[in-house]
Amino acid sequence: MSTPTTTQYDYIIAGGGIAGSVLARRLADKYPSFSVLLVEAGGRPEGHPLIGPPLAVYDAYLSDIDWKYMSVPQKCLGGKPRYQGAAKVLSGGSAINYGIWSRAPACEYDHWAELARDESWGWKGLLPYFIKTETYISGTEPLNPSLHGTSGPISVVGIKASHPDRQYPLRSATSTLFESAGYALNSDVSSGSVKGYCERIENWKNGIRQPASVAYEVAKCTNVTILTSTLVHKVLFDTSNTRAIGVQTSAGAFYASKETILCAGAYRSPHLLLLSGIGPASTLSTYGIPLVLDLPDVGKNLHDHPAVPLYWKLKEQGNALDASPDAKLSAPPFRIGLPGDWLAFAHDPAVPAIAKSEGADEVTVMHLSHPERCHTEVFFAYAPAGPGARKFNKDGKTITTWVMVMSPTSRGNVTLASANPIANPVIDPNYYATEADRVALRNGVRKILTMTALNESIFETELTDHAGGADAAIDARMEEYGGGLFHPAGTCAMGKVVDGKCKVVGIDGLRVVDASVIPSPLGAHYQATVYALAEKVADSI
Ligand SMILES: Cc1cc2nc3c(=O)[nH]c(=O)nc-3n(C[C@H](O)[C@H](O)[C@H](O)COP(=O)(O)OP(=O)(O)OC[C@H]3O[C@@H](n4cnc5c(N)ncnc54)[C@H](O)[C@@H]3O)c2cc1C
Repeated sequence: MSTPTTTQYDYIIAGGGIAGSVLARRLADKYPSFSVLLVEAGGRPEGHPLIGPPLAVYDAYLSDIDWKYMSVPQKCLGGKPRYQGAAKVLSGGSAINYGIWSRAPACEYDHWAELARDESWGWKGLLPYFIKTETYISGTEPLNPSLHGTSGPISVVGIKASHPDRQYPLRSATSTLFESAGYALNSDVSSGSVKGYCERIENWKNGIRQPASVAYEVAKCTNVTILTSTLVHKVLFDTSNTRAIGVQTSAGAFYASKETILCAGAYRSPHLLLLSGIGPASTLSTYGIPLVLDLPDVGKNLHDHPAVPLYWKLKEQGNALDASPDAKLSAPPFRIGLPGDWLAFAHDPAVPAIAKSEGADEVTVMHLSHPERCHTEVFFAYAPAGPGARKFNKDGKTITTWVMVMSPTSRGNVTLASANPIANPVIDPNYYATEADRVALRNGVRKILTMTALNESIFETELTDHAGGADAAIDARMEEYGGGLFHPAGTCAMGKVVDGKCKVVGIDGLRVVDASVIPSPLGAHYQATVYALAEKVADSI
């Protein structure tokens, strides 16, 4: 932590996650004579034992670098709450995530642009920022410079190009399974068309994590002061309550002459707005928070990708991760990323039809029907992963298959538990609440069941108690193991809470820049999009 020598800055950034780190670096470079204060609730990532080697990710859950959130009881998951992973450390999600690097279909960014009423958020507008973020290592394949970057701060690489000896024993068998299930090989899933199966792209650099603040070298910027282990309590306003002038934090008040920018993530940016008096008037009055601006959509529209793991016992030893140090997958080439080869995306025509029958509006149905829209992602992890990881051993014979709904129509919300800024927000993802989500997930699981049945020489048995592909059995698996895969977004939606420049509607000098502004679900894991989003906003400030 740097020790602040003043309480006055040009820009204050609340939250030093992915978006906060990118903005701090870009603003510092763009305006060398301006000062930036970056305030982060967690500590520094450098030297932390869980931030570095990929396989340490499994131990980051509920550790000292996690906010340890639990959702409210989920009414469509047997009334049980769900763990909501979220990083509490400088660099945010980039310090604890799985390193999957993916972009959504172009049509989904174009839908975002429509909701934002700003065409620059479409695929064409975002692509230069995807490119700016990355240094793409293509190995022996030719690199397409119209899609990939060669000089960005984040190094990204596919499994095959990551190491010549990283040949997972199931690589070709799982590729055959995807083909037999009707997925065609997609040679570049970053192209704006994700349908089919493709090699997983990761952002481990030579097998080491790249936390955003480290990759963007924020600490080297002489005009950035980084204040860690400091909780932002609320935004401060001028006497007219129309302009943000800084933040109140656990270390005192700090003032921004130009802008205050919230980058606290999809759970905590709406929480900060509410604590500051911006949100639904009725909620604020319940907690006795003086109203600054009645903005009913703050905290609404929480979307996340519901997902379910299925656990499998394999016939052959050595095809999956084994805890023993001399096991096959313990060799160095297999320690440079997480065990797996492919991601597979599919369009499911049943989903828009069901969404329509449930009353989804015409525009939503039209976008769900877009032929490039993918409703499910399916992948294999050659290890026990997710909620069952502690139940099923890393014995070299246990793997996980995942199905994730990429176009959920269920929406949840984030709200206050108390006016005390130390209290965690109340999180209700409302998983699995629509039939459209249930149909997408069930159809995805049935595909997995067909694929595993197709290859009896690999799979011995499913380990979960709920066998078979009937709706009830799939729902029972979802109730026991399902939840989200840590992609919350939408709670300060662009077009409703912020405008196309991420400025909070109706307040001067205040922006929100993080996953919370993504207005509708994207068929991607979100980190690449959040990097591009922050790069794009930094360009416009
Ligand atoms: C376990 C896990 C695995 C994931 N795996 C992947 C993956 O493989 N691929 C992928 O693309 N995405 C993945 N994600 C999602 C991805 O990391 C997030 O979408 C991304 O980090 C969101 O960026 P952000 O800037 O919006 O928020 P974050 O990166 O979460 O940053 C928010 C920051 O604000 C800080 N903060 C919050 N409130 C306050 C406050 N009041 N005062 C001060 N600081 C505050 C937090 O501590 C945090 O550092 C994963 C996420 C998790 C949790």
